[in-house]
Amino acid sequence: MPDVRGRASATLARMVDTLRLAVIPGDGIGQEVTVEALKVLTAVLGGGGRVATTEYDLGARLYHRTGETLPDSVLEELRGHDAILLGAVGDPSVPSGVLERGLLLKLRFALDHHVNLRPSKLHPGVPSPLGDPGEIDFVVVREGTEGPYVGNGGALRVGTPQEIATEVSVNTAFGVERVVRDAFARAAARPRRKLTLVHKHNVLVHAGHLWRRTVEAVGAEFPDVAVDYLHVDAATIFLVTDPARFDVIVTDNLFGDILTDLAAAVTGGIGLAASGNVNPDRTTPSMFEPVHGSAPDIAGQQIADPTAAVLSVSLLLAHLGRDDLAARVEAAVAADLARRATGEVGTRSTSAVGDALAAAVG
Ligand SMILES: NC(=O)C1=CN([C@@H]2O[C@H](COP(=O)(O)OP(=O)(O)OC[C@H]3O[C@@H](n4cnc5c(N)ncnc54)[C@H](O)[C@@H]3O)[C@@H](O)[C@H]2O)C=CC1
Ligand SMILES: CC(C)CC(=O)C(=O)O
Ligand SMILES: [Mg+2]
Repeated sequence: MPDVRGRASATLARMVDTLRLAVIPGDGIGQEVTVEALKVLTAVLGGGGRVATTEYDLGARLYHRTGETLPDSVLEELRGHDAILLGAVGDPSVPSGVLERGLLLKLRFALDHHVNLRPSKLHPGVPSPLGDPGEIDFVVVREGTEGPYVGNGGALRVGTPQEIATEVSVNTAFGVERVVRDAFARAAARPRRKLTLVHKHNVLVHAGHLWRRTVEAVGAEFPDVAVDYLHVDAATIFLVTDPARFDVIVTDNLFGDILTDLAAAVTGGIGLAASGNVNPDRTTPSMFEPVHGSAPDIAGQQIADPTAAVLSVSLLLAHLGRDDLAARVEAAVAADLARRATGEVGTRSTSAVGDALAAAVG
């Protein structure tokens, strides 16, 4: 049994001194938004001396140079950090899936990031395509190490009319229980204390029933948390027609991926959506990244919104026990969004947004 408490308090002690942060800017706008997130992190920590960053050039460039996506030696080095900040991975010059699976998912799986935390909040003044949907403030707890993303599949007779492709979703009692337990604990700590399981157990009867039984069993330990269930197709309806009904959503890897892009869209856009790939046991560094991808359509133009990356820094700080600093980052973002809403600030470059946020937290 790892000394979890010892490791957490050692990390907190180091936070007072120097945070050891691995930075993986990755591809496309990942390169641009990570710079801004680091500016804000450095400012909120009170200067460069408080964070020791090691940058890892992983992604399309390394792949083209060496054919590698995540060398074992790099993975081992990453384990020695307090946290990881990632931009985004994926590039049109690399076959689809190579970097997504070989780098991003490999990191999440190898470092046991089983809680993929994705908060969604509609900040005051931020325009939503829903008009005035009421207060939106929920968190999606997405399972991060199982489901259809494990690579359990294959293809036969590729390229022929008889081709058969499979992608089998893996759901273990161990994996489902630990993420469901984490989601209940989060729901119990929130004012509304409500948990919604999203799945598709009317069709995916094997996995779906495991999730349903697990929620029932773990829920018995959390009598103060109200439990709700939605099939994933219906959940997309309510995310648009009544998003205020959600508090904590727990769901599998694929459904959580899809729902959180939709959640981002209704709360001001993908440029504002942050995430944490968390190992709550703290036996490995957790990894924080915007929900969005590498956005090749806008990469290199300094027009990407770095706010999602900056809010991911806020999640990182909260994970490391610095709720005070996390709140400062969030407050700076909320104020910046309010200034956008009033027209006090207009269209700005990626770096100008980062500069403003860094100045606000410093
Ligand atoms: N976590 C990660 O590293 C992820 C990587 N990807 C990869 O990224 C590549 C592009 O994927 P897409 O499906 O196009 O998703 P995407 O999230 O990169 O882009 C979708 C749309 O959102 C816009 N967008 C994204 N982030 C933005 C920001 N910060 N500010 C303003 N607009 C923003 C893009 O311009 C695009 O129109 C692919 O290779 C994909 O596999 C996709 C999602 C997550
Ligand atoms: C690129 C995928 C591996 C992941 C993704 O889209 C996500 O985690 O949001
Ligand atoms: Mg996604």
